[in-house]
Amino acid sequence: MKKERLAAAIFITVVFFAISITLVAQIISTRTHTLNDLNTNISNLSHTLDTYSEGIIRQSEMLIKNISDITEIYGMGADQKNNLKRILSEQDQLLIQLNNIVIYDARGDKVISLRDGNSVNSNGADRSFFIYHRNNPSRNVFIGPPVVSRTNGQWVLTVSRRLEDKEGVFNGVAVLTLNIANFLQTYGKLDTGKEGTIALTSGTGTLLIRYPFDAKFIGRELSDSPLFTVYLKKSSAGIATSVSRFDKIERIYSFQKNKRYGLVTTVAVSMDEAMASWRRQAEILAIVILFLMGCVVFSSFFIIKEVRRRIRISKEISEAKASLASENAELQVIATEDALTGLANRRKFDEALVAEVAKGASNKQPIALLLIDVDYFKKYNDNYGHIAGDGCLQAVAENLKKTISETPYLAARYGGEEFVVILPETDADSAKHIASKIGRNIKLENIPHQQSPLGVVSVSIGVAAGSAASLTGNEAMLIELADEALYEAKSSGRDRVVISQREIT
Ligand SMILES: Nc1nc2c(ncn2[C@@H]2O[C@H](COP(=O)(O)OP(=O)(O)OP(=O)(O)O)[C@@H](O)[C@H]2O)c(=O)[nH]1
Repeated sequence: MKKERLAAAIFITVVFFAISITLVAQIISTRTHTLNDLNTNISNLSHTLDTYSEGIIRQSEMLIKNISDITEIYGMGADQKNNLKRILSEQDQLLIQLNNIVIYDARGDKVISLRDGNSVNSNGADRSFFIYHRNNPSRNVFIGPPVVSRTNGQWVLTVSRRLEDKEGVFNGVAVLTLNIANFLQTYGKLDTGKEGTIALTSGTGTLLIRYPFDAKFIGRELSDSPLFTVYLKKSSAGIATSVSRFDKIERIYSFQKNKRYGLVTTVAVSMDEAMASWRRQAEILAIVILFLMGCVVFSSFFIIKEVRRRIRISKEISEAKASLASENAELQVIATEDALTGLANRRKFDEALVAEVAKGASNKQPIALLLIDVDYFKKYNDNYGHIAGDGCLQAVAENLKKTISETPYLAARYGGEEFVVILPETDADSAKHIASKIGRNIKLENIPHQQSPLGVVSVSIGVAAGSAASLTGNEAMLIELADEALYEAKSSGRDRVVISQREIT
């Protein structure tokens, strides 16, 4: 039973182990797949947005270069204002993100603009792009930090260029402003989840645009973030994770640095949100697997219980069988044994006589029979009592058993104080010899018998013998002849052996 329990425990452990490994492998594999898909998606998005931003800035660059070239060629005097205004108006429809185009003179005074608005302050000398160009001789366009437009109060990005006179002296700034709202509208159409963000940062780390929009984040310096201090130093594009300094949410983000303008586009999704479906899947998988494991344990418990029950029943059945077999054997003995003497009983004798006669007949052998009767037994009973009489019969039977113990002869109690012995393959002479030995041995037992002339218990024996073949089907004849011989032994004085002289035919 211990072995079965151990085997069941090993089986359950192996199943548990195999299922657990499969579960963990499956969960890790689906997590890797989810992350890979996510990485691909956000990388594609940041790449697309980078191309989108580059396109707008490139168009803006071309526009502002054209306008600044025209301004430098024709000047910005009063006679040119109308021409310049007309040229600016023609550019209006070229770029949907376009907010305004303004030309400032060397003092920062607005000379002309595409849209005038309601602004009182028409001087832009304090603007960062103006200061940059005044102090910097480069003729490249400058993408400045976001500012609030003085024309319409909108958040805008500035793309500007330095103006010079023929001697190369600073002569003002041509600036083009782009609506941040327009970028936000495009960003908003992309699905980055409830906590996702999209941002555009200058090459030096100034936050230009962030979706979802919050004015307090615009213009913030991110040059000290890991994106600028670590990742962008290694590669211009990639995937990273970080906890946002703005809202403390952990996000996975892809970044893409524009090769032409250095602008950095990032697309970030919340880790929690991105992995939610994987987590739900993993939880369901874990619950299903745990349920199945529970079923295995539960069913194993019942299987073990059932196996134990069956083993117990089969043990009980074999015990019952063994006990029945031993009872049967006892019954067999009881059915064939004489209770007082332990010799074969009359029934057994009858069966054995028929069987031995048949055997002797087939072997063409003789067979003999002894009929033994205790002498003066009534007197013994009368003198010593019935119980002592029983004891005397037991003693005679024991003596008889001992005498024929080494032989194939069968002794039985024929009834009362009479015994019978079957002697297979024995002729009359040999039978007489055995009978004499039996009589002698019983006398030598010296069982006191005051009422017998000998003073001890003796027996008379009648012997009959003949061809077994002649007795087949007439076995009783052998008994009859032995009985006659016994009668003669009794009547001729007892304590003797008499052989029947009648021929068996
Ligand atoms: N104690 C005891 N006595 C038995 C048993 N069976 C028979 N007897 C007695 O055996 C006696 C047989 O007596 P009888 O047939 O007259 O013969 P006997 O006294 O032996 O005389 P002979 O055979 O002529 O020598 C009877 O008294 C029976 O009651 C038994 O199992 N136990």
